[in-house]
Amino acid sequence: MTAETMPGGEDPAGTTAPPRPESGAGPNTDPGPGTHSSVPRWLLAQMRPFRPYIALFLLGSLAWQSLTAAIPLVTGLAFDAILDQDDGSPDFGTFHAIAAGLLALVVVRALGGIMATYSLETFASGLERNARAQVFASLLRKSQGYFNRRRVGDLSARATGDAESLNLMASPGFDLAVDLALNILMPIVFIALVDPRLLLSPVIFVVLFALALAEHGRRLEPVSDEARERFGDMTAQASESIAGIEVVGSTGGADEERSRFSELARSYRDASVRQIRTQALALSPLLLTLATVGALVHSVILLRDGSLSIGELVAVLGLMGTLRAPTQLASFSLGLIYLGMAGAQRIKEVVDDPEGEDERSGRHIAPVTGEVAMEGVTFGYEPGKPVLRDLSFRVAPGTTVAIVGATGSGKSTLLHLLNRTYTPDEGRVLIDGVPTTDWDIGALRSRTSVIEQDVMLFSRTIAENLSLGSEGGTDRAHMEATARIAQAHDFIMATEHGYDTVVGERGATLSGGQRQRVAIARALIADPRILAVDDATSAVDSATEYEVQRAMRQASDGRTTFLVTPRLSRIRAADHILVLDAGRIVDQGSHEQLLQDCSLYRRIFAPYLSKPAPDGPDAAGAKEESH
Ligand SMILES: Nc1ncnc2c1ncn2[C@@H]1O[C@H](COP(=O)(O)OP(=O)(O)OP(=O)(O)O)[C@@H](O)[C@H]1O
Repeated sequence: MTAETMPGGEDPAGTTAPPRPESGAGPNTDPGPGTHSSVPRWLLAQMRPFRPYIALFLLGSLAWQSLTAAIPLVTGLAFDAILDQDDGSPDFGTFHAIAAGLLALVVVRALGGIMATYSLETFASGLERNARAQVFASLLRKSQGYFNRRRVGDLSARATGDAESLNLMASPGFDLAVDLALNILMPIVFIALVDPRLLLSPVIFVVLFALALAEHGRRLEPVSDEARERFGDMTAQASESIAGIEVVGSTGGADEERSRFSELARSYRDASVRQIRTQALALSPLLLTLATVGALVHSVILLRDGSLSIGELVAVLGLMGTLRAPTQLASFSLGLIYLGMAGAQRIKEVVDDPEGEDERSGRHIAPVTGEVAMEGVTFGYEPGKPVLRDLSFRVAPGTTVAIVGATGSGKSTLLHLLNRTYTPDEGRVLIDGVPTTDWDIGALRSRTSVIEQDVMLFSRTIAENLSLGSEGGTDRAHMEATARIAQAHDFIMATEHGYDTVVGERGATLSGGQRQRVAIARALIADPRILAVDDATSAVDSATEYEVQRAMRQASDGRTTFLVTPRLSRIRAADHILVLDAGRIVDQGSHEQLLQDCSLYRRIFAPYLSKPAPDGPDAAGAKEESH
C-alpha cells in the first residue's frame, strides 16, 4: 500500500498542502489552529480516518484473545474426557472431537491474529505519515517570524522522531494495551464460567492492578515529556552544527561543538533512562504472582470440597497464566503511550500554533504593475522593538529605488516587507494601491522577486533551482534566455551536466558570484514587476563582481527595483534614494537633491566623491564601482 492510498491519504485533516481558505481553490478541511483543546482529543481526531482499520484490529484481537483464553478451557475438557469418566475408562470419542475443535480454534485464532496485525500496522504507519505531513504542511504556511524564533532542528525532530513516536504508540503500544484489556477480561469471563466463586482472586488483582497502573501513568507523564524535549534539543544542536560546519571548522570550534552536543546527548540519554526506569518500576508482575497463588489456594480448597474437578483446576491456573505476559508488558505499553502523547503534544504545538495565521492570504488577484508605497510603516521582529519606524514613500512603476543607510539601519528588513515575508505591525505596504495583506499571497509573490544577500539554493539540478516556484516548470529556452540576462548561462554550460548539474546543499558547489547569478536568473524567470535586490557583492573578485553588476543592471530594466547595494554608481543612477537611519527614513530624493539637502547622505558619500574608486566599503557599505 503506498502512502497515497493509505487511509487518510485523502488528507482528512487538511494536512497536505491545504488550499488557502480565502483563495476559493477548494474546501479547506483543516480544523484550524486551536480547535484541539487537548492531546487525547487531537489524537482521536487523527484516528478518525482509520476507524475501519481500528475496528478490524479490535475484532482480530478479540478473536485472538478469546480463543487464546478458550484453549486452556477446552484443554481442561480434554483432560476430563480422559481422566474423569465414571466408569474409569477414557472417552476417546469425546477426546478426538475436542482435539479437532482445538485445531479449528487454533486456525481461527491465527487468522484473527493476522487480520489484527495487518490492520494495526496500516493504522500505525498512517498515523505517523499523516502527522508528519501535517507538521510539514503547517510549517510551509508559517510566517517567517515563526522560524526566526525557533530552531530548525527542533522543528524537524517534530516531523521525524515525534511523528514516529505516534507509530510506536499505536504499534506496539495500543496493541499491548488492547491485549492487556482483553487478556484480563477473557480469563475472568472464562473463570466465571468454570465457577463464579473463583473470581475472588482475579477481581482483587484487577482492582489493584488498575490502581497501580494509574499511579504508574502519573509518574510516566513528566519523564516522557522530558525525553521528547531533550530529543528535540539534541536534534536542533546537531542540525545547527552541521549547517554551520564551515564556520565550526574554520573557527576551530569543533571541540566546543562536540562537547555541547555530548552534553545534550547525555541529557537525552539521562531523560530516556529516567523514562525507562520509571517504566520498570511497575508493581503489576508482583501483584499477578500474589493473585495466582491466591487462585491456586482457592481452587485447591474447592477441589477438596469436591466442587471443582482437576480439569477445572488446570483450566483456572492456565487462565491465570494468560495474564502474565500482558501484565509484564503493561508498563512497557504505557511507556510507549506516554511517549506518543508527549510526541503528539509537540506536533500539536506546531500544527495548532496560531502564529501560522500570519500568512493567511488575502483575496486580491490582479496583474502587478509595480507601484509601491508605504504609509506609516512600523515593524519589529520582536514585539516592542521596532526595526523600522513610520516609513512613508510612494514610487511609480519602473522606478529604481536605492536604499542607503548604515549597517543595521533596516535596509534588508524594508525589502522583506514588499512581498509580505513580514507584515508591518503598523501602517500599510501598498502594491498598486492595495495593501499586501489584501493581496492573494501567491499572486503577489509570483510577480515580486527578492534576491537575498545570502543566496539559498537546494541540492537539486540547476534547472530545478531556476524553475523553483514556477508551477509546471519553465521551458528550457526561456530558462536559458533568462540565464543569459543574468550572466549565468556560460558558467552553467561549463558545469559537468549543464542545467542538469546537481548543486551541493545550499548551493555549496558553486562560488558566491555564481550563486548570486543563479539567484538573479531565478528571480527573473517569473518576469517580476517588482524586484528587490539585497546585493552584497563585496565578497567576490572584481571580474565576478563586474558580471554580477551587469546582471543586476539588466535585471532591473523595466521593473520597479529596490536596491540595497554597496555600489555608488548604482545608487547614483537610481531614480529615487531612501536614506535610512536607525529604521527611519531621514530623507529621500535623487542623488543630487540628497547631496544638497541631506547631511547624512553627504557624510556617507563625500569621501568617495572626492576620491573615486576606493578599495573597500565604508561604514554605510558604499563604494565606487571599479568597472
Ligand atoms: N530575522 C531577524 N530577527 C531578529 N532581528 C533581526 C532579524 N533580521 C534583522 N534583525 C535586526 O534588525 C535590524 C535591521 O537589520 P537589517 O538586516 O534590516 O539591516 P541592514 O540595514 O540591511 O543591515 P546590513 O547593511 O548590515 O545588511 C538589526 O538590528 C538586526 O539585528
